[in-house]
Amino acid sequence: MKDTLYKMIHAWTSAERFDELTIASLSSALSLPKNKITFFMQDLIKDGKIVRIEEKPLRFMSKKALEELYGTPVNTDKIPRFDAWLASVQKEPMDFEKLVGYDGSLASLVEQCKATISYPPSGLPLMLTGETGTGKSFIAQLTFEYAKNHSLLKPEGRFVSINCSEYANNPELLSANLFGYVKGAFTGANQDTPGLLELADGGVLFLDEVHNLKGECQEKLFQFMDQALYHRMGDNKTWYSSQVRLIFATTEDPNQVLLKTLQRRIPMHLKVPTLLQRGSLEKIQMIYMLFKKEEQRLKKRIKLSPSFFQLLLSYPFPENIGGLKSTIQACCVQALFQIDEKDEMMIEAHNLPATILEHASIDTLLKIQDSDWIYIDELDRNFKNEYSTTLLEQNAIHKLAQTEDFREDALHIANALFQSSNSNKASAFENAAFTLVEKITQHYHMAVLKQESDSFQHQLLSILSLPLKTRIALENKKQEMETILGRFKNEDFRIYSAVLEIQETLKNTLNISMEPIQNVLLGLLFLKTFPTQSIPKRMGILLAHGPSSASSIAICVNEWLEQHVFDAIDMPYFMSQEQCIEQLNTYLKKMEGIEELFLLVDLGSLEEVWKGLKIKNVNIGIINTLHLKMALSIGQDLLSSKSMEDILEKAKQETRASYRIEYNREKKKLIICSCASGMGVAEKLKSVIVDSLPSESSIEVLSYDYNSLLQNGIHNPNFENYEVLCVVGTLNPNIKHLHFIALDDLILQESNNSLDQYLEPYFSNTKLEEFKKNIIKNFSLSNIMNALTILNPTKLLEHVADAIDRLQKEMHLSLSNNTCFGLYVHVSCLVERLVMNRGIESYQDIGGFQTEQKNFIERVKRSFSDVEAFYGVQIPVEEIGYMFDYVKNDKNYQKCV
Ligand SMILES: Nc1ncnc2c1ncn2[C@@H]1O[C@H](COP(=O)(O)OP(=O)(O)OP(=O)(O)O)[C@@H](O)[C@H]1O
Repeated sequence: MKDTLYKMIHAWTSAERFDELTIASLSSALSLPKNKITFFMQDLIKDGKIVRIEEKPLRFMSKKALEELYGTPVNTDKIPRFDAWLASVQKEPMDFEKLVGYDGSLASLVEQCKATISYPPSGLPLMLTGETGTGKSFIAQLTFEYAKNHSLLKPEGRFVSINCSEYANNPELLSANLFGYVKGAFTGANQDTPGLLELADGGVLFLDEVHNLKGECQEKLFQFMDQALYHRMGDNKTWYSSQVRLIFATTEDPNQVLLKTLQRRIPMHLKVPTLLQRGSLEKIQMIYMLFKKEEQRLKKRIKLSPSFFQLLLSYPFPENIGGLKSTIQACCVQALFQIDEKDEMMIEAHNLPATILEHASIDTLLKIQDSDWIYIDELDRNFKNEYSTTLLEQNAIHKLAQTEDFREDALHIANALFQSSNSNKASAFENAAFTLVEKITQHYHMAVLKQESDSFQHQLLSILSLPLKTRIALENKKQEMETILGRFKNEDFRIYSAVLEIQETLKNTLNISMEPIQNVLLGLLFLKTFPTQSIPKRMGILLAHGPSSASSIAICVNEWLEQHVFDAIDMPYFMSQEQCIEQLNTYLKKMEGIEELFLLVDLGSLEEVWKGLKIKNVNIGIINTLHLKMALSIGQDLLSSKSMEDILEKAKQETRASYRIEYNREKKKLIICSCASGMGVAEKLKSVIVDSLPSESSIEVLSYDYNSLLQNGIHNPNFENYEVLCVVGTLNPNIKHLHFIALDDLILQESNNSLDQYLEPYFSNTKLEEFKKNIIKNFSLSNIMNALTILNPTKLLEHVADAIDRLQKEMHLSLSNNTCFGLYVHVSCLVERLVMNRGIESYQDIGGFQTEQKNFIERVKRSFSDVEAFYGVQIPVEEIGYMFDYVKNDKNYQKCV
């Protein structure tokens, strides 16, 4: 019991359910008397596992969970005030962490800002586009802070910002301010004055509203970007230099407002999403952050009326975050004197500007729940607490979508989620829903134990009536929810089928719509309540006449073996054989995903049953006898690794039954992407191929490590269930019987080695045409380079092509086009990997290569010296080994040696 108590404390602490960690709630959740809980608590404190919060009511928290949450050791048994402790351990956010959505909707934008500003030797120019108020200036400022925190700038480097729109009518003045001027350059130029380029030397210059920059000024600017040199206005002789990183921003389309020459010099264009595109959860975080600032400024606790909050949340704010911010500030000013007896400031719907009030639709007004005032801190904490949304949203959903150990992690999460079981009274409507769900789960042999029934019903009902708040909070995780449902489909098909059937039935009968989050929660609840194994790769179905003949045998065997090996279908005596088989087919439809099916039937001839079956892609073994002893024996064998033939042959010997096996399982088709340039490239290549495949294709594409491919071929358990069509990559692994398609062939559209030839049998002509078109579109060299590298592909290719030219001269050899293309792609990715410190460190027989190919190594070193210097990297010998593999396969090279 002590262990259970600790597990619960740990789970609740991890889920930040801090208010519930009292003796009273733990005692009611575990149905244990309070004195017992107190007794165990003392023990757990002695064991150093929990810490006591000495406020009233006393609370107890898991040390480990606190340490994990806040990344700081908890070296005490008592914390006098939890809020004060929290404040002391929560570190100030650093640079991008200040940006709401930095790990959500803006995650990839932030990564790209970091990569751009860090790009050696002195960053790349960056263009931020997006509607007004979306945060472009803020992101520019934070990019500067990031560079500063990572010592990418000179210590004295500053962030200098200029809003070009202020000079829209005076381009001369803008030029003068940017580049500086000398005395007498224009009327009023009384002394030599440095420009912003000089002030920002060693730091960042941010040019906002850059569409206001006149053509002439744009020209001057791109000349500066080329040479890092410029003239002050009025002096065309003296050159000034500045090491400044440039960030541009505009609300307009750069293609329409900037000179092509300037655009070309800005390799990274990032679009900042609108407030609407950021989802409600992030909007709530913004509302929280903006009100929090007002609370600190006004030194007053602020609370919001539910209608105010709902209206603020639903208004689309054309000026985005900027608009939200000014509305909140204006509301606070309006409500300055709306102070209640607790000295708290109350903000209500009528404090909102008329435009927002007028915008409210009937729908929004209807949604406004009759709930309590909302405190600002609650927005951050409690809002997300329904179903430990924090847990779901921050860790669990992401983890579950990615994890290799799906069942184990899902069970862990389900245990943490479905702890308390405070019963609430269900309405007649809810009872009807519950009865439906119960029927469906029973059909899948998922019966709730009596003692768990109350808790199950409560959890189920709370999922069905999941509060709007939680749905909103998880709105931007839709994609991940779908992935998790997919994981259920692959790994626990029974649960997946039950969830889908429930979704459909509730919609059809009670008009209840289930959202993806509800389906996921339902799946997790089933996992916790019915911890049977997932539908395994092989399964058995008992089919017999009689009200419960088949199911009683199934229950008995499953209990005996403590595993769910058999499902059962009971047939009424009056049912005809055709009807029975029809019912079997309906049932089998839900079993998609299994590989071997054992059917134990008490009816008809095997031939007839077999003929009527409509399940495809499964090896089916049918045996025409059914009794307990045989079911038990086959059930035991199903859990072993015996083959279908052996199992049925043994059953035949024991019972003199006859059986029949139909091998109609088809293997899935697979394309493998494997690149000598590393897994990162293979992954990206995979996504380009997946994008090119026709919609609804059942062909799978997997990435695979090149070295493992060389060592093991495709003898990998992951490929067991597949028929490998071909490998696509940058370098031929030369494995017998394995077709290889070189990336350069795809780029060059070599017709004798095209990918579509392997797909012909599986697609109609129209689909095949669609695929060919996609390939031409997606596999142009520039597209591939864009997909494979985040760096400026044009520049990178230029450098790499020069170096490869030099190498050919050194070798007195002209490599074929294919080899050159392969090398372009490979070496470009190689440079990027080195820049990112992700070089490959192994090459087979590196010693032998070093002795035998001394000359080649030296030639590469010489040819690539400029590339190495420009990007500040060193190409290791192992990498040269991989380059050599390209060269040695080249037909022109082979002619020479
Ligand atoms: N992701 C965010 N997290 C927190 N605050 C933000 C975020 N994005 C913007 N803000 C705040 O919103 C306000 C408007 O942002 P900002 O001025 O950077 O927008 P902008 O796109 O540059 O607008 P404009 O195009 O009108 O110049 C600022 O006060 C900024 O601090």
